[in-house]
Amino acid sequence: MADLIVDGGQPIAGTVTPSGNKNAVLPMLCATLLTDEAVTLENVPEISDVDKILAYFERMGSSVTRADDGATLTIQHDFTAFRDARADLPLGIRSAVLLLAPVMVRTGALRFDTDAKGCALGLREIDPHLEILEQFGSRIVNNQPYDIRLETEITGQEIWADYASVTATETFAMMAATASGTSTLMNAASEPHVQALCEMLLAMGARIEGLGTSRLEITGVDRLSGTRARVPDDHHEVATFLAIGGVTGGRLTVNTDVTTHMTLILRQFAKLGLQFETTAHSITVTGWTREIARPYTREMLPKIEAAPWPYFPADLLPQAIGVAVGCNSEIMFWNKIYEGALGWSSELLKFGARVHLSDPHRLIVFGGNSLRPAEVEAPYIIRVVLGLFLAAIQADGQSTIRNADPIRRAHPRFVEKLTELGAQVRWA
Ligand SMILES: CC(=O)N[C@H]1[C@@H](OP(=O)(O)OP(=O)(O)OC[C@H]2O[C@@H](n3ccc(=O)[nH]c3=O)[C@H](O)[C@@H]2O)O[C@H](CO)[C@@H](O)[C@@H]1O
Ligand SMILES: C=C(OP(=O)(O)O)C(=O)O
Repeated sequence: MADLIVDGGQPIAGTVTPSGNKNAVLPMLCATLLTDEAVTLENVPEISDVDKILAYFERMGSSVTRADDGATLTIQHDFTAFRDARADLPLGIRSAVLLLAPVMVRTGALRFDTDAKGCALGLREIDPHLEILEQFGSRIVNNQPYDIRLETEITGQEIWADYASVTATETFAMMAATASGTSTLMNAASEPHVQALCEMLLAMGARIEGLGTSRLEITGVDRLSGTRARVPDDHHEVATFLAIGGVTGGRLTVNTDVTTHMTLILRQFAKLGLQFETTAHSITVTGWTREIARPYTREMLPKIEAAPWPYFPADLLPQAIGVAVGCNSEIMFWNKIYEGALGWSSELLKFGARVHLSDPHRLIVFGGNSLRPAEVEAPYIIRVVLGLFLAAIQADGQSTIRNADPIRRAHPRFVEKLTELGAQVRWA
């Protein structure tokens, strides 16, 4: 595990281009298994989660070529190996669950005994995923390790999920794309990454209606073709760079193709006093008042709530908290998704911040404290490293964030990019 050494108190300014969205590229990579033809993906981030999926493909005899720009990959699978071999799915990444559907579609059988848990945010269920496989005709023959067999032809299903799960919706889309007949999913997730997968499937010839809504209707086609698709920029990274610029007093511009996804996100950061200017292809943070916007309902605590899209994303809550510790008054953060995503907040006390964890889902940040540098311990949660970084970069002097490696799972060249923008930050 590596630590981040951060010298805070310097403005971070300039122009930056974000990386491709990890949570989009992973299902898009897995969906390449649904076609015999080559698929080319652009704007692929160089992150460890992608490396793990590609290593799995290579173990299965697939061809993976990377263009000179490093960000364009062409993938073509040789399904003989998938039928004969039983290579283990990649370990330690949530997106291992995204291989279940395409491997099942391809081979009719799969065995998995893997840690598909990802970030330590609470329980990372596999039930919704296995239920979808079951509804499409699979039977769980054994569960230590899971041995799952397809017992019938894959036919259209009507499913109403318990909740809008990102990866379970992606599993549904990959099962339904070539099923015979029409499938519907109620309570579908609609995050930008779910939309990106559906757009890629459409480009491969799938028939999908309701993209971006909570009801997906997919009519199966006989075969999907190859395609060329662009991984959208990471809206989490866009917001993170803007927040870093804002809290350090730097005028920072992010050039991006996802401005249309940023409306609510910017509105929530604006509640924390950050000021923005937006064009069709860029967002600039122009200032930070440190003032929390007061609700018209005077007896109410100001709040930012995270929930499934189109709410403010749970994966941006730590960054918003990292901004709020430098604000002048109090605000509540409410994570409606995860029950274990706020325990790290006690680390903020080491910076001199005052926070109160009301229950596993709700945190109150009391502003008005001047922050001091600190040595803090990051949990295994990608975006919490960024939240701690946002506190560290505000404090004059040197802070250390221990075990900061999880950011390598989603944010390539993070330290290099910040250094180019004037930050004093390094790995140790
Ligand atoms: C690889 C990938 O894409 N990972 C993302 C994906 O994970 P993932 O697909 O695992 O997340 P889910 O959408 O399934 O939600 C995570 C957990 O939250 C709970 N839950 C969620 C929604 C809800 O309405 N009720 C509820 O209880 C469940 O316990 C669930 O297991 O979506 C999460 C939620 O946006 C993000 O944090 C992850 O970065
Ligand atoms: C929680 C995250 O990822 P994962 O679901 O892959 O652990 C994340 O991307 O912030």
